[in-house]
Amino acid sequence: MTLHSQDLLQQSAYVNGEWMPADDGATFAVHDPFSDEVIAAVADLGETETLRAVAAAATAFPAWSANTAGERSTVLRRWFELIMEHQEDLAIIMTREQGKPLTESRGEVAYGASFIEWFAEEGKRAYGDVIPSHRGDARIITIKQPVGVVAAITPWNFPIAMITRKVAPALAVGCTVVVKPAEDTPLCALALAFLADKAGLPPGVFNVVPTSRPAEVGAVLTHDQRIRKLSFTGSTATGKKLMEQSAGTLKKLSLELGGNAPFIVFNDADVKGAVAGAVESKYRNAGQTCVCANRLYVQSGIYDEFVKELAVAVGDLKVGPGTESDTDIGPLINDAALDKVQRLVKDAVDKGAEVIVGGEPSDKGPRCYRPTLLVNANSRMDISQEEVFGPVAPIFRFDTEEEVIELANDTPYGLAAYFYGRDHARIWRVAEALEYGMVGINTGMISTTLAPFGGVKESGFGREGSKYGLEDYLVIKYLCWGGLEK
Ligand SMILES: NC(=O)C1=CN([C@@H]2O[C@H](COP(=O)(O)OP(=O)(O)OC[C@H]3O[C@@H](n4cnc5c(N)ncnc54)[C@H](OP(=O)(O)O)[C@@H]3O)[C@@H](O)[C@H]2O)C=CC1
Ligand SMILES: O=C(O)CCCC(=O)O
Repeated sequence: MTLHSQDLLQQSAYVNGEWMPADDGATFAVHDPFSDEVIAAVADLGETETLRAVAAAATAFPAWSANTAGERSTVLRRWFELIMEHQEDLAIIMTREQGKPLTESRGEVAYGASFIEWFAEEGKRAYGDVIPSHRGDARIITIKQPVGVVAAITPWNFPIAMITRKVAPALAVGCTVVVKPAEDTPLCALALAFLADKAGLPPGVFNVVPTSRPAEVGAVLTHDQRIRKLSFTGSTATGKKLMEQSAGTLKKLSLELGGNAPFIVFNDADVKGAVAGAVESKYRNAGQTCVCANRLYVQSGIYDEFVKELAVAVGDLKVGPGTESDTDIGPLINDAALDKVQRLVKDAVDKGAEVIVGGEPSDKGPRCYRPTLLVNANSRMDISQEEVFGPVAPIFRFDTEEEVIELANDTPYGLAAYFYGRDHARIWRVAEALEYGMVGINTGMISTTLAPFGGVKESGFGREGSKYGLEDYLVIKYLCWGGLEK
C-alpha cells in the first residue's frame, strides 16, 4: 500500500507510548476484502500484553486527569488537525482493510475526527452544580470526575469513527483508554495511535491492543478492576456476553449493539426524497451499518410508484473495489458476512419474496453482493427479525398507521427508525410511538457528532456524540459541606 506518509502504516501494538510486538512475536494477517491480498501482519497480543496496557493506562490516569480540560483540549485539537492533514492516507488505509468506497472512507475520516474536535471543546463544560441545601449550615455541591481507565472494544464497519466516538469524550474529561480494535481492521486504529503520539498524548493515555483472540483480551478488559468503564460497539450477542463478564467488577457500561431499523413510507411522502433517503440509509457501507434501514414498509397508495423508482436507483448502484472512484458498493467484510446475506435472501425467497433487483453475489470480487431489492416480504422471513448487514432491502406493504407501528416495534431491537410523510400530526404521533433511540423523519441520514447516538431495548444503552456523550465517561460526586457558620 503506497501512502504519502508511509509511517501511518503501523503493524506493532501501541502500549505505553511505545510500538511493541507480541511477546512471542506472533502476528495475524490483515486482508483486503476485495482482492484477498494480505496487506499487513499485525502484532497479535494476548492476556499478558493486555495487562501491561491496562497497567500503563492506570499509571497514566492521575497525571492526565489532573490536567485542566483546556490543557487536554490543546492536545486533542492537535490530534484532530493531524487526522485531517492525513485524511487521504487514512482513507486509503480504511478502504484497503475495510472495503468501503474511498469517498465514504474520506467522509468517515472527517466524521471520526469531528468527535475529537467536538469533545476537545465539550470537555471544558463538564459542569457540576450547587444544589439548594436541606440545612442552613450546609451546602450541597456536585462535581463531575472522570470515571477512570476505559476499555473500548470496537467493530470493523467504522474503523475510525467508532474509536474516536468513544475515545474523544473519555480523553477530554481525563480518562485514559485501552482500545481493542476489530481483527479485520486494526490498521486504522494503529494509524490513529501514530497520530495521537505525534499530537503529544502522553504515554499510557491511549493504548491499542490488536489481537486475533478477542475472547482472551476481552476477558482481561472485563475482569480487571482497574478498568472502570467498558464501551462496546458490535453485535448484541457479544454485548450481552461482555455485560455478564463485567458484572463481577460492576463496570460502568455503554453498549451500542445491533439494530433492525424500519424505514416507513406513508402515502403523503415525497417519493423522490424517500427513494433518495432509502438508498442513503440502506446501501452506504454496503449495508454494513447498525443504523441501516433493514425493513422498508411502504403504504399501499404509494407502493407501486415508490418500488418502481427505488428499483431504478438501486439498479444504478455500481459494485466494485472501493479504490475506484465510481464504486458505490464495495465488498462485504468477510466470508461470514457474505454467507449471512445469502442465507437471509434464500430464506426470504423460500417464504415468498420476489427478487426485483440483484439477489445474488456479484462477479466483481469474491465478497461482493449485488445491491438487492425484495418485494412481497412478510414477517415470517428471518430478514424481518435479523440485521442483514448487507446491501439487501426487503419491502413490506402496509395499509394503516396502527398496523405499521406494530410491525416496526415488533423486534427486540431499538436503535434507529425512519419514516417519510408530510402530515404534522402524524409525524408527532409516529415519532413518539416508535420504540427506538433515534428516529429519522424525512431523512435517511441521522449520524452527526452533534446528536446523541444510541439505542433502547436490546440495541443497548448509553449515548455517543453530543453533550450527552460526555456523561458516559463521568461520575458525579456529591459533596455535603456542613458546619458552616450562619
Ligand atoms: N452495532 C454495530 O455497529 C455492529 C453490529 N454488528 C453485527 O454483528 C454481526 C457480527 O459481526 P461481528 O464482527 O462478528 O461482531 P462482534 O460483536 O463479534 O464484534 C465486534 C467487536 O467485538 C469483538 N469481540 C468479539 N467477541 C468478543 C469477546 N468474546 N470478547 C471481547 N471482544 C469480542 C470483535 O473482535 P474481532 O473482530 O476480533 O472478532 C470486535 O472487536 C454483524 O453481522 C452485525 O449484524 C457487527 C459490527 C458492528
Ligand atoms: O454501525 C455503527 O455502529 C456505526 C454507525 C455509524 C454512524 O452512522 O455513526
